Amino acid sequence: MNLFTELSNEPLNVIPYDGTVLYYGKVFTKEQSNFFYEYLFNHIPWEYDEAMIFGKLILTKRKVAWFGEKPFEYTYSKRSKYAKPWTSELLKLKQKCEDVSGETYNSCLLNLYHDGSEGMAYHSDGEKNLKKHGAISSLTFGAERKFLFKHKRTKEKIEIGLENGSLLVMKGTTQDHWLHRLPPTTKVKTPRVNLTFRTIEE
Ligand SMILES: O=C(O)CCC(=O)C(=O)O
Ligand SMILES: [Fe+2]
Repeated sequence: MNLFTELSNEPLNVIPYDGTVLYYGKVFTKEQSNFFYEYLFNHIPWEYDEAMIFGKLILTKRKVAWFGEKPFEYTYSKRSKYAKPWTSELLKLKQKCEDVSGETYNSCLLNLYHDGSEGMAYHSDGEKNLKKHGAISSLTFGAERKFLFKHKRTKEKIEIGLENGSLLVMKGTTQDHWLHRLPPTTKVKTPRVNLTFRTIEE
């Protein structure tokens, strides 16, 4: 990254074809990032997520929470959860994502990874009630982690680092062609909070 892009916060398209992934880098100051990290870590009602593995219901190590402007249903492993109403802090974060990305969002999935042993396997965000080709804004607070994209056909991989207070936007046909993953790592010993602002269609 050259000095100009660093100072102007110009988004860089992370993937070379078949979609758009814009990494804006840090969009919050260190003080703001610390404030939101503390708030999210301590005040979000985190719950273990459930996953069905070979017909067995297990709890993930990672914790999750689900918020939205309406009690949207979130189904995972055939269990339903309903979005909790926005808090004022989450609304501020949503506003920031909307201002920077020029898109709107009506819900947010939050993930808490306690340390590098927790991650997320390759997937694309294609839930049925998610707006098709809608933008997803992803914020990171806390530990910096690596993030990987893998093209479904060519298998090309792209790796980036998600910094504390940074914003990543996935949009267009990205989810049709690319998987993404948060790889586990022994190097990270501290928590990371991730928020993905999304648009649910009823
Ligand atoms: O933690 C992350 O950065 C990614 C989370 C993610 O991909 C998801 O919640 O769908
Ligand atoms: Fe995802």
